[in-house]
Amino acid sequence: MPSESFRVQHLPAIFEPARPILATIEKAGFEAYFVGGCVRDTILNDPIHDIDIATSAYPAEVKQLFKRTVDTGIEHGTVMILDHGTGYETTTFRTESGYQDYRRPDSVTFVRSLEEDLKRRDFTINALAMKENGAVVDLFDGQGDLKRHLIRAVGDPNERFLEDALRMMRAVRFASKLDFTIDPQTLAGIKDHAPLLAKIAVERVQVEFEKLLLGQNPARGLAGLISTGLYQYCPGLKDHQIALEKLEAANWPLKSSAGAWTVLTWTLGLNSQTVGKFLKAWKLSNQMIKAVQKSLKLLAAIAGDQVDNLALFNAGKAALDTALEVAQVLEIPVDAVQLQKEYQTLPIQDSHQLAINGKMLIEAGVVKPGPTMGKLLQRLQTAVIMGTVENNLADLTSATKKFTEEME
Ligand SMILES: Nc1ccn([C@@H]2O[C@H](COP(=O)(O)OP(=O)(O)OP(=O)(O)O)[C@@H](O)[C@H]2O)c(=O)n1
Ligand SMILES: [Mg+2]
Repeated sequence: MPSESFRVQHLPAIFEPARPILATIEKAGFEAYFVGGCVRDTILNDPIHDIDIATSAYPAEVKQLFKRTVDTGIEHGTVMILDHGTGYETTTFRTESGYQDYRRPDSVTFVRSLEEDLKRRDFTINALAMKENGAVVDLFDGQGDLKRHLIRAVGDPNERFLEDALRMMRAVRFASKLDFTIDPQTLAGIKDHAPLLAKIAVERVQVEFEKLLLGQNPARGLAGLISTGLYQYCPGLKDHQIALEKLEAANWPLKSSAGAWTVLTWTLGLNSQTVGKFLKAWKLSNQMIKAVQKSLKLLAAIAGDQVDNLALFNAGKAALDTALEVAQVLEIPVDAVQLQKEYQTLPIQDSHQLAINGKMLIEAGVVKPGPTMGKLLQRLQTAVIMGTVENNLADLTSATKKFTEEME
C-alpha cells in the first residue's frame, strides 16, 4: 500500500456520509480512497461539490459489499452505492489504453494498484488520494504544486493530452479557477497538441470554457488559451485573438453563466441579432441563447445611453441583472442603482399586469378578434410602459377608442 505523506485532521462535513463506504471496503480487505477534485479542494480549503471514490475492489466485489447499488458505468468500473442516503460513485482503479480518437480509451483495464490509477490522471493537483481517516497519498508532489500554485501534468504532458485532448482545456480552466500558473512543459504540451481539441465534443469544451470565464482569474486562463493557440480550435474564436486579448484586461471576476457568454460575445462585437449563430456553434441551450440576446440588447442601450422603460421591460429582471454584472466587468459606465430603481417602478413588469386584455376588448365591443387586436394590445402595453396611459380600465378603454380610430 502506498505510504501516506500528509494527514487532513478534520475532514469537511461533506465527506461524513461517505466515510462508512470507504470503511466497509477497507474492512473487506480492499483499498478505497477519495480521489480527484474533492481532495484538491479539501487541501485548498475550497468548497467541494462532488465526491469521487476509487477502489482496488472490482465492480462485482463492490456490489457484494453493499445492499443497494446501481451500475451507472459498470464497463468503466463505476458503481453507485445507495446504502448511505445520497448515492456515491465508486470507480475501480484502472488503466486505459488506446485513445485512438483522443477522447475515449479503446479499453479499460481494472488494476489493483492505486499508483497505476493515479498515473493516468491529468494534473498532479488532481492525482491526490485520501483515505477515510484523512491520510493523503501524493505520488507526484501534488501538494507541492498546490503550494506553488502550479498546474502540472502527471508525467509526460504529451501522453496526458494524447489520452484526452479535453485536458488542455481543463488546464486553462484550472489556471483561471484557482489563479494558478501552468507549468512551462505542460504549456508546451498544449501548444503542440492544440489541434486535437477539434476532436472533442463541443459540449465538453463549452463546460470548460464557461468555467474558465467564471474562474477567479480568467485573465490567466485566457492568456493560456491564446499563447498555446488553443482558442483557434474553439467554435467561432479562430479570428478573434485581439478581442480575446482585450478580454484579458477586463475587471474580473464574474458570477453568472449568462454573464460569461455576454461578456465574451460583447467583446467579440456580436449583438442580439448576430449572437445566435455563434452560441449555437457552442451548443448552448436555447434558453441561454435567449438570455444572452436580451442582455446584449440591454447592454447596447446602456452603452448608448438609451435605456428607457421599454428597454427595461423587454429585458426583464434577469437580463437587467446580467447586463449590470457585465457592464461592471467591462467597465461600461452605468448607474446600476438608478436602473434597478427604474425597473422596480415600471408601471408593469409583465404583460399579465396590463389592466385590460383581449377578452375584455371584445366584450366591450371596441374590437373584433383578429390581427388588429394583437397590434392594439401591443400599443396599449407600450403606452402603459412608457407612462403615456395609466394602467386602469377606464384610461385603457378610452385609449383603445383613440387608437382604433387612428388605425382605421
Ligand atoms: N479529462 C480528465 C478528467 C478527469 N480526470 C481525473 O478525474 C478527476 C475527476 O474529474 P472531474 O470531476 O471532471 O474534475 P475535478 O478535478 O474533480 O474538478 P471539478 O472541481 O470541476 O469537479 C480529476 O480530478 C482527475 O483526477 C482526468 O484525469 N482527466
Ligand atoms: Mg469533480
